Amino acid sequence: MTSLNGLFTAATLLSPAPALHFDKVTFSHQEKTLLGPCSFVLDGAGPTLVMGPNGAGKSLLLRLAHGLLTPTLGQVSWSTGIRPRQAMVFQQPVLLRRSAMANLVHALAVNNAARRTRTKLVAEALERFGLTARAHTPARVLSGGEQQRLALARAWVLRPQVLFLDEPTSALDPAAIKAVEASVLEFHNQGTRIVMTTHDLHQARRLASDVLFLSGGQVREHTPAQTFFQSPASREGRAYLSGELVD
Ligand SMILES: Nc1ncnc2c1ncn2[C@@H]1O[C@H](COP(=O)(O)OP(=O)(O)OP(=O)(O)O)[C@@H](O)[C@H]1O
Repeated sequence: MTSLNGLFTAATLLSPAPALHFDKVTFSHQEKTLLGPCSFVLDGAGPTLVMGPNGAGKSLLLRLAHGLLTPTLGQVSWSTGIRPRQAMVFQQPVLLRRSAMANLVHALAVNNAARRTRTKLVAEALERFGLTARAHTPARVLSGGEQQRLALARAWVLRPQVLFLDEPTSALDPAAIKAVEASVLEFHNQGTRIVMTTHDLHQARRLASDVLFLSGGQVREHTPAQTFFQSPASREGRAYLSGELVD
């Protein structure tokens, strides 16, 4: 992974986000193939929304892309040849038993950010994500929406080139969903590659530039969002959008 120091002073990311390549990636468990083989390249501007029915393999795909799982076969790679700075936000935020502020400081410390810049970055992120008044509150006492904002703030301080989000709003109310979507677009506008799963078709229409549609552990299509929602290329995509059961 590339070094973090130096970037912490930059307000924006200057270089384009690297492209993600899946080359015949398969993930199996106990001799059962759960995903793949799948091949695709995410090299557009994004955001990319990964969609598909329950059990399609969306979370597996994100975990493989983020490096939390290793492919059984095939290769996950990046156009730069090195793993970019990347972060992942989950449906249920995974936060440390510390204050909101300490969670952010910790993220910077483990990523070797210079000590002198940490305070400024943390204060800026707390402010940006509307958490200044909650800075000293234990993270696990925060509401669901606040916890998700903290998870996004933690990603923000790391200035990720790529951000994976796995159903980040499925447990949130409409106001919290709106806040998360605004943050996702802010990451995108700063040059971060966004790869996100959702079951919310309205949300996907609001955010997606392109859609990677999966069913039965296979990528059925990777199409511009407008194409996907107006005339999906795959039979499975058409069935999904019309509310039919898809394997
Ligand atoms: N670590 C794992 N070990 C074994 N099986 C797994 C593992 N992770 C996921 N699976 C199985 O792989 C399949 C795909 O799971 P995945 O979580 O990727 O689906 P999904 O598309 O994200 O579904 P949902 O929309 O319900 O979250 C499921 O059958 C799941 O039970």
